[in-house]
Amino acid sequence: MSGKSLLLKVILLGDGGVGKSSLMNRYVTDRFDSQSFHTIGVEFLNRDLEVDGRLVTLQIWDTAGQERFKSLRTPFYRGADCCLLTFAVDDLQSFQNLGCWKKEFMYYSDVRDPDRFPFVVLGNKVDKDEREVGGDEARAWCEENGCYPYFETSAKDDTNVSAAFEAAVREVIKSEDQIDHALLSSTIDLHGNRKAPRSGCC
Ligand SMILES: Nc1nc2c(ncn2[C@@H]2O[C@H](COP(=O)(O)OP(=O)(O)OP(=O)(O)O)[C@@H](O)[C@H]2O)c(=O)[nH]1
Ligand SMILES: [Mg+2]
Repeated sequence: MSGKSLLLKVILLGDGGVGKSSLMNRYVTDRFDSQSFHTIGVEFLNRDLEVDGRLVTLQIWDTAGQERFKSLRTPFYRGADCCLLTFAVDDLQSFQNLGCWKKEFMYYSDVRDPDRFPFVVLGNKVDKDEREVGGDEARAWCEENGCYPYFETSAKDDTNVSAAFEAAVREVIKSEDQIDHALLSSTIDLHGNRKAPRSGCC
């Protein structure tokens, strides 16, 4: 195991009320509050973890999903290593808005390589009986939009919460390895041929 800890910034985005703060609090403090307040602006919490033998400090940024707080959250998108696009499975509108959240993130984060940026999609509140979004529908969206990993979570029941944050770490490590590989393969060889980096997500 490497002794040096990697600091990663992950950002939770999604409509107001889908459970972003609840997911962060479940993961970091192992608590759930059924009466939580809407977030205003952004808040962050850190958690140390080990993924595949690497020590990581995950800095989780929880943003306000309500439209009126847009100007308070967008300045914090820069520097994110991974974005967790979150909806609630009992709220179709929150699923339909995922594309807008991705667009907003891309616009304000100014990421270097948009095609390779790691997103993870979370369908939260799977403990609820009344669903408006099916797993297949959500997986199809992920497939079409960039082969993003998809997790069905419940902050209330602690279903898949750790798995989703760990997947975020793995996605970052994977994308950084791809960038390193692309940089190496784009070096000029002895015959003067420049190899183009590979593109495509899968
Ligand atoms: N049943 C159930 N309720 C949940 C779950 N996660 C969150 N909630 C509830 O949903 C409501 C909204 O949760 P929040 O975590 O505050 O939502 P948010 O996405 O942070 O909302 P904003 O801060 O406004 O963007 C609260 O009443 C939570 O208790 C879950 O997994 N299952
Ligand atoms: Mg919140």
